[in-house]
Amino acid sequence: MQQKMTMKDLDLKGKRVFCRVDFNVPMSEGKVTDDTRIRAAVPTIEYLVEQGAKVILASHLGRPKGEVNEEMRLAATGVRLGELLHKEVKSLNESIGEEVEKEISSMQEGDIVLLENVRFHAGEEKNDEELSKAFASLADVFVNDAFGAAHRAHASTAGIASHLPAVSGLLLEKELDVLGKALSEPDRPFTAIIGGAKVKDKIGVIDHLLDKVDNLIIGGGLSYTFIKAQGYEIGDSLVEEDKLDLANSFIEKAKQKGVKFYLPVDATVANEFSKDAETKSVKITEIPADWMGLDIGPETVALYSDVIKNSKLIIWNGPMGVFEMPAFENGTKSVAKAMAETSGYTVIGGGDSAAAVEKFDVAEKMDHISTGGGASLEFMEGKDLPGVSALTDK
Ligand SMILES: Nc1ncnc2c1ncn2[C@@H]1O[C@H](COP(=O)(O)OP(=O)(O)O)[C@@H](O)[C@H]1O
Ligand SMILES: O=C(OP(=O)(O)O)[C@H](O)COP(=O)(O)O
Repeated sequence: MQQKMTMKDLDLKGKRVFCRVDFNVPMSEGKVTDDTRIRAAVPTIEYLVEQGAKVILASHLGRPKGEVNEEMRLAATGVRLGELLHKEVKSLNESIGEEVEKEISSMQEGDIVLLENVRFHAGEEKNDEELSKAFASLADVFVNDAFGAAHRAHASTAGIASHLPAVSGLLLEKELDVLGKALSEPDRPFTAIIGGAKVKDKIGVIDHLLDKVDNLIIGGGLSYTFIKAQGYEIGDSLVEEDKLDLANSFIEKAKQKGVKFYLPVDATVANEFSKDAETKSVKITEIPADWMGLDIGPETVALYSDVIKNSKLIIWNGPMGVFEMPAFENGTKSVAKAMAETSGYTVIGGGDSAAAVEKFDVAEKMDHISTGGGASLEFMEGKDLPGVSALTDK
C-alpha cells in the first residue's frame, strides 16, 4: 500500500488541526459506559497538545440520519476525555458555522474543542463536497485517527482530506501497522477464528483469509450453514440456504490451498432461543430436528483451544455462540481464555469479540484489540479503506 503522511511529518505548532476521532461509544442515560475508544485516541490528542496545535476534535455518534438527535450529542464523551486528559475539553453544539468559527478563532495553542456530532448534517454520510469544505475551512491540517470509521467515505473521514494536508494519527497508524503486518508477513502457524451470526457478512473475509492462513476456525451461528452444506441435519439452527454452495466452495478452496479448515464437532443445542431453554451437548452430526445450536460444544472447545495454543499468530472475529446468554457463553469464554493463555500474538478484530474479551476479563492479555469492527473486517478482506486512501501520499 502507498505510504501515507503521518502527524510526525508536519510542524503542527500553532496550527489548527481538525482531528477526526471515533467517539462512537456505548452510552446509557447520558453517560459513557465503555470509554475504550476515547482512551485509544488519547495518545494522538496528547501529542497534538504537546506540539502546540489547536485541537479541533470531530466524531460521529450513532446513526442520527442527518438530523439533530438530543440522545446522540457528543458532550458526554468530551467530559470523559477531559477526565482522562486532566484538561478542559470544550464541547460545542455545532460542527460548522459562525459560532464554531468564533470559538476556534479564540483558541490558544494546546486548547481542545470537541465539535458536535458530524452526522447531524445529512452531508456527512453523503461525503458532500460543501460540508467537506466547511470542515476544512476550520483548520490548517487534517488528522484522521478514526480507525473505527475508516471504512466510511464520509465528509469528515475522506472528503475533507482533499482540501487540507491530510495525515494519519497514532491510533490509525498502529491499527494499520498491526493488522497490515499480520496479513503481509505473519508468524506461522497463523490461525484465523471467524464466528458471529451471518455467513453473508463474512464471505469476503473468509475468502481473503484462506489465501493467508494455515488454520481457519469457524464457530458461532455461521458454522451451521457449513454443517448443513456438508449434508447434516441442523434442526432450527441459523442457516443461510442460499450460501450452502458457497460454504462448500470455501471448504474446497481450503483443501486446495492446504489450509486446515475447522468446523465444530459438537454443539450445545437448545429447544428454544431463550436464556431459560432446555439445553444439551450433542455431536454436530446429531442435532435433533426441533433444536437449535447456540454454542460450540466441549469437544470443539478442546480442539479449538489446542489449535490456538499451538499458533504463533491468531486473529479472532466473532463470538462462538450466543455469549450474551450465560447458558451459551462457554465456547466464547473458552476461546477467550485460550487466546489469553497462548504464547502466540493475539489480535481481536473489534466488535463483539472485543466485547467478549472485556466481559470475560482477559482484554489485558490480548496483544491488540482493534477499535474497529467493520473497519478491521474490511481491512482483513483486503479492501481499500477510504479514510486511509484519502490521506496525503508520502
Ligand atoms: N449459534 C448462534 N446462533 C445464533 N446467533 C449466534 C450464534 N452464535 C453467535 N450468535 C450471535 O452472533 C452475534 C454476533 O455476530 P457478529 O459478530 O456481530 O457478526 P455478524 O455480522 O455475523 O452478525 C452475537 O450477538 C451472537 O449472539
Ligand atoms: O462503531 C462503528 O462500527 P463497528 O461497530 O463496526 O466497529 C464505527 O463507529 C462506525 O459506525 P457506523 O457503522 O455507524 O458507520
